[in-house]
Amino acid sequence: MSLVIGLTGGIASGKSAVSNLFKEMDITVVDADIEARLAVMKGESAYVKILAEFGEDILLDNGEIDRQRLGSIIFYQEEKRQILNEIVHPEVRKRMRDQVEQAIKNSEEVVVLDIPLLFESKLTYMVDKTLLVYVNDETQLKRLIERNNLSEGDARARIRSQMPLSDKIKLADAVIDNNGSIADTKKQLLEILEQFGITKNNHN
Ligand SMILES: CC(C)(COP(=O)(O)OP(=O)(O)OC[C@H]1O[C@@H](n2cnc3c(N)ncnc32)[C@H](O)[C@@H]1O)[C@@H](O)C(=O)NCCC(=O)NCCS
Ligand SMILES: Nc1ncnc2c1ncn2[C@@H]1O[C@H](COP(=O)(O)OP(=O)(O)OP(=O)(O)O)[C@@H](O)[C@H]1O
Repeated sequence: MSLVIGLTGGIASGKSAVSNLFKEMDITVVDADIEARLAVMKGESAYVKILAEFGEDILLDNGEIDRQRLGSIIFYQEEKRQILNEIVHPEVRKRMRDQVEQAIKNSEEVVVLDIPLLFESKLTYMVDKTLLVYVNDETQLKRLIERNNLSEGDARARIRSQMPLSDKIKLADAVIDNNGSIADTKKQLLEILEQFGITKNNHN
């Protein structure tokens, strides 16, 4: 039986950095952000629903969704965020479930689901273990501003759209402190995999 690990954190806390470490070990990672992106491509059912709800103003010239514009609405208005979540999340769950089934069929020892909103959306039933990537408030804000080139206000609005990392710590089976270097993070990840009883021998 495969072990399904739910990898979570906050925006810009370092989930992709940890995902990359899993991928280096040849462990399958299913990324909810990527699935959410695919689910809203032109012509998909979620695309049609988003258009009906938010109007043509949120489209780019090529007919695809203007993600920046949609973000500027939903990260500032909770009720709009709820509406978008209700459209997109069921599609994302379906896509992730299919990929987990495939990994199980392939007898993979471990499969990782990278889900930013694992706790907020109560998706822990989909995984066996939860792993949180934690950073302090200051590091999170700084890395988010730098990575996405955001104003401090926009970065804070995104962070406020999620459960605080200090609350997520209490819910997770294991926590990686990603305030330090990637090497520090890798060391912690290897210890956690051992705790989880994962026997993959390519941890170098
Ligand atoms: C609002 C959208 C268009 C902004 O797109 P953009 O390319 O700027 O950001 P991206 O999708 O890469 O998300 C970046 C991060 O924002 C955070 N985030 C995204 N959506 C949400 C949300 N609904 N609530 C809280 N945080 C969110 C996550 O930490 C995510 O990792 C997009 O995030 C979206 O469609 N969100 C709804 C779907 C969703 O909840 N995705 C998150 C995982 S399922
Ligand atoms: N240990 C680290 N040291 C220095 N920079 C880091 C470290 N971990 C991540 N970063 C940087 O911080 C930023 C956020 O990391 P990453 O993209 O992995 O976060 P994320 O949790 O996947 O974010 P999101 O959910 O918003 O996509 C990136 O620019 C990344 O290069």
